[in-house]
Amino acid sequence: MNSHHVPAIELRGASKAFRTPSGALHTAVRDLDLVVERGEFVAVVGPTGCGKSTSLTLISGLEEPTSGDVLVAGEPVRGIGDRTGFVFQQDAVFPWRTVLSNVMAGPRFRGVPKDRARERAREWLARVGLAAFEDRYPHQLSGGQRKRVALAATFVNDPELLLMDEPFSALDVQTRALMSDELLDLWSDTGASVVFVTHDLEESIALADKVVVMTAGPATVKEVFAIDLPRPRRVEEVRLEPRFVEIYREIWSSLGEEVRITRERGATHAA
Ligand SMILES: Nc1ncnc2c1ncn2[C@@H]1O[C@H](COP(=O)(O)OP(=O)(O)OP(=O)(O)O)[C@@H](O)[C@H]1O
Repeated sequence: MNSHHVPAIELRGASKAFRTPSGALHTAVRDLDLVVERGEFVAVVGPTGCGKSTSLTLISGLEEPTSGDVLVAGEPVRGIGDRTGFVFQQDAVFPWRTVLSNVMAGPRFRGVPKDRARERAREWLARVGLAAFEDRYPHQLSGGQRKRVALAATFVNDPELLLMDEPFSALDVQTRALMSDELLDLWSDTGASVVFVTHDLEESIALADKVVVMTAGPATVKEVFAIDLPRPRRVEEVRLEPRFVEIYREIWSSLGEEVRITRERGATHAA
């Protein structure tokens, strides 16, 4: 088998239906085709509630598709793999553990000896600028610092796949831009394949190699846009470039239509 041509992630006609409390079937994702190449940064945008998180859940192996295939490194995904890292909107940190202990937790869980785990955790804390904070507890940190802990705790495990669901949406605008830059720096050194779900079109263009626009729910891929902005990028700078604005307009004309459809449906349902 030629493993060089196996994408990191591939969804083929993947659909997911949930049983609602009233017993009806609700299709969240339908006939989803998506390829994420190794080392690629893919952002997924779509109207609220369309099925973005569900798509991520399928890739993570937390849920199985109702039909179709979800392949990771060419194999059907089964459960959460050891090489998959997650960053969500909520900080996935243990509140009762110090910063250092939080970042050591993943390597320890994976059987890394304590001294080595501590050393690796310290390296990553230094990289995210939190070396002086290793003895603090999460509640003694700002939102941005907690997010840095979450990033360090994820990257310390050397993930091949990084699944991110609106990781920065709870942060203020400036912190968000800083965190995006930091994420790009960390990612560019690791070669991880990233799927980054966001509501924010600007954020998606600034970060990604490819932006996937989802339809109004049930989600399927509407269009995929290659982002030809050079790297390295600084998000506050790149968004001022004429090419950025051009790409933004192009994608918004696709995404905006789905957002309108979703809004109109909401208005009808509320009526
Ligand atoms: N476990 C579940 N059981 C039943 N319905 C679900 C379940 N998970 C999600 N859904 C429904 O599937 C649809 C898609 O949800 P999902 O969270 O994937 O959307 P989203 O695009 O990520 O939303 P948002 O942009 O608001 O975060 C929604 O209508 C949601 O109510």
